[in-house]
Amino acid sequence: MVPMNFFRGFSKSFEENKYRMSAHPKVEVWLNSPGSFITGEVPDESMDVWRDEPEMSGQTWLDTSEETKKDRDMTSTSSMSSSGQFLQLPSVPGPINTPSIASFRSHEDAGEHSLPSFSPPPSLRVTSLEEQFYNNPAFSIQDFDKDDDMESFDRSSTSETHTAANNSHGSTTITSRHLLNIPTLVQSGGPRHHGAMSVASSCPSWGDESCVPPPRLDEPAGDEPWYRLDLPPSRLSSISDGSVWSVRPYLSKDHPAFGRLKTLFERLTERTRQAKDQIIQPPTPSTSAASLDSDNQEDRQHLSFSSLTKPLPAGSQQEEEAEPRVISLLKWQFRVPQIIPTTLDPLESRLYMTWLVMVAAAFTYNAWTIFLRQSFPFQTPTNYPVWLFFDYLCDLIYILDIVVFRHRVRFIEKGDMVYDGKKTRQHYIKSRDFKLDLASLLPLDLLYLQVGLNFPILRVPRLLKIRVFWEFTDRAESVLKSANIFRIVKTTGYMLYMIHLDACMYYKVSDFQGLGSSRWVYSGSGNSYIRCYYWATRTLLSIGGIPSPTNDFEYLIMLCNWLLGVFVFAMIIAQIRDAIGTANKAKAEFRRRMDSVVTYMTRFNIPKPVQDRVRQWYTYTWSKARMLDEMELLNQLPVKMRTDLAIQVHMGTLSKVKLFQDCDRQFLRDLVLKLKPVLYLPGDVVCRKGEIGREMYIVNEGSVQVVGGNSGRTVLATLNVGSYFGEISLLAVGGGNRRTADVVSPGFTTLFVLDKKDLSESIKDYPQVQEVLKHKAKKLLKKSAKRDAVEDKKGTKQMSLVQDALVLVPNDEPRQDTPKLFQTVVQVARQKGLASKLLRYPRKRKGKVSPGLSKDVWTTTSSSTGSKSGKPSVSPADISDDDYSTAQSEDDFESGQKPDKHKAFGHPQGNNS
Ligand SMILES: Nc1ncnc2c1ncn2[C@@H]1O[C@@H]2COP(=O)(O)O[C@H]2[C@H]1O
Repeated sequence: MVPMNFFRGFSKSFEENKYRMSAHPKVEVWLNSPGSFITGEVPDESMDVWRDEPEMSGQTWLDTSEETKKDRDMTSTSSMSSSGQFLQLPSVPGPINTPSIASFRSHEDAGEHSLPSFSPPPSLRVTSLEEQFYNNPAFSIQDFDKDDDMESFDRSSTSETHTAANNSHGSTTITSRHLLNIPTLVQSGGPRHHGAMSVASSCPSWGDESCVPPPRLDEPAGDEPWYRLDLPPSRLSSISDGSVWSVRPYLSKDHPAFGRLKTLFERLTERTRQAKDQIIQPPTPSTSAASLDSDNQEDRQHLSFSSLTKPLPAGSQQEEEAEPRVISLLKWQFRVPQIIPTTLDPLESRLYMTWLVMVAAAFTYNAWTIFLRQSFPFQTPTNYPVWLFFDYLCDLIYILDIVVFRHRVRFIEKGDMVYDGKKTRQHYIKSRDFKLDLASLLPLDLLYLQVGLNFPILRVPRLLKIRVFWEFTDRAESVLKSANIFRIVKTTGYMLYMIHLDACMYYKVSDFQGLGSSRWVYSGSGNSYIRCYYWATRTLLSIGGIPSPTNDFEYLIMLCNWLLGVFVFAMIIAQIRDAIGTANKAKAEFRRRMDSVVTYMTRFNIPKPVQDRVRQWYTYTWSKARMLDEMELLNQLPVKMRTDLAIQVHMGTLSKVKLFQDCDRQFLRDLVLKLKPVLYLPGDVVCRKGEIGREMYIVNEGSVQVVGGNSGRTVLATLNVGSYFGEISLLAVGGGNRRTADVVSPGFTTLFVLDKKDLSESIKDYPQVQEVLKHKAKKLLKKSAKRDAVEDKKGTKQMSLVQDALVLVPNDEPRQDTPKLFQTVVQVARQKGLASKLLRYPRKRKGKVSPGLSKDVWTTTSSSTGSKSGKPSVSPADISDDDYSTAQSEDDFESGQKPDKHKAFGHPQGNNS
């Protein structure tokens, strides 16, 4: 018998124009995850109800009204406990988008139907809904007819045999054929005319994953107590066939498990995303360290599978984070607020770096004041408290360094960074650093009680912390932008400190001998520190002009001073020179290269315009990047690092390339190292119509113009950053591999050049990129064919004289003798005199003919040789790939040099101009 509340729920839905149920025994599908699917069958009578429904759309509305829900919950629980008839099916390992979990209820109207709607194998029964819900994320099947519990039980136990014996008569089978490992419930009832049908047979695309969209459970809007379930169309077909007659979520939004499920779902999604990212891009030590910098162990736990599966009491996450963590060190227990992560990355953590600054400051204070106060009479009873305050403040920093920070520093063990707080603690305690740190805190100053406060030298063990000071300077050098300046400051600091020590020593010796007792010692006049510092500077820097020693002791002191000065200061000054030299190294290198190119051009009489352009290239490249050869720099790094750097630098452009927008990161990583940045100067021709296409280009900076039309000078398109071109000939879309248009750079433009081999390597695994490329290429081709047709029709297509004059083709024909008249003219021109001047004048003025042009190799296509269409008279097919080239501008024409294709950064082999 079907519980009353069950009917109430559905009759309400009927009133609200939702799908309603008839009260027949049938299977009700309960969803226990977003997007479960539905199978089942109904007898004929209930089918009528479905058939009467005008719209059987792909969206099935689920009744979750409060009333119904309450009723259902009550019913569920009571029926569970009383009947205990559940079929628990195997757990579904959960791919996130897997339509996974469903709970089936079968109802039976004893009056009208006595067919056993479902017979669960006894082995799969569990005792309560709660149990099945918490124990098994899969789905369960429940006989809901509690009045017939025993009967159903009996039926179900016998139905297995029945199934085997006569499958066509109301038996239930469970198949596990589905691609998603979800056992499919197929309940075959009576003959088809009784309304029974198999879902598997009614769903043509069953098992076809590609046609199964990820299901989704939308939250109800406003007060609407319904959930919308988007079902895969393949499954919906089964609904429209009437094989399933009821769908309702097994969790309402108020159910505590709903929130939990949602959280679990979100975490799984996030975890999968992160796992995918990691697979695609294994973290470099630096990046992983960076990402984990602020993380602690708890953060990582969030990603662990166990944390995803264990139940989460409300607000537990916040509690975990806010909870103070107890650490123990040397049997002391400290409750440190969670602001300090369990472990710190020595290379990346800002907190650690800040702390290093503090420890370095404490060390510097000790290093300067201990000897100062011990030598000079600067510590007096009136300022004792001040000195002692700073002393113990520094001691406190030292203590905190040991107790809070040092033992958290991550270290590398067998190549892996250790993140485990316990391990880092053990590692620190066993290390020499720990012993030195303890020694630096040796409380010798307790002896003050015995000897008085005038012995700050008792604090000398504090200088054992120098190791941390050095760590600070190293880190600062690698982190700071102006590392050179820091290096110079550091070296100067060392020098000043040496002089400081010498000054302290000089005052002490003078005091020991008696101030002003000889010419050599400090006289006692003026500021003692300044006077002594002055003396120490002159001595150590070997400036001289200091009074001669008067006794052996003073001679000994002077000897040591000079030796110290020679060695130590020689080293320090060398360091300063290096630091300053390094700061200028790049600039010096730029000058050296530019000078050598200029020397080369002068030696080979390169025309001035070409020289100017080369200079322009050097200057512009240097001013842009402060380097000439980006590739040279990157090539020093391992591939992984190189890729990371290149991605950082070029990702901005690549992300603008629509072509690559749907591609995954790995594709871009593969691609980025293959892109060669090439600078084009104003007026440079990137590619010329008719050339063989060997590269494709992406505009990285600036813009290019696609030029064509009647005159060959009409700007057909301007391509800006992120645009690409040159794909038509590269992919041979039109059947040929020749450029279809001229592309020129109107200003300074940086293009990424991708050569044919690299492009095909990159896109071979990305059919969508190939498709887009081909599609766009075809579109452009069509456009240009249309344009050509219009122009041909008008008969206006004429070859541009300018273009004609510029296009050069190799002259394979046997060389003809120079005409005699021309030879005579040339001879006259070579001679000095008025005639030669007159002959030279126009040429010089126009600067059109280069004396270096070898007419053996190049010849221009005259207007008479040009075709009507404006193409070179020699068809592209006639021109072999290797010997064909074009002079890209008048300058090339003048220079007569075969222009190089590209002028990459650092490889200014040639210029398209
Ligand atoms: N009308 C146009 N608009 C934009 N780009 C074009 C147009 N015509 C040609 N191109 C591009 O210019 C390139 C010239 O070389 P390709 O023929 O290899 O490929 C061509 C296209 O990528």
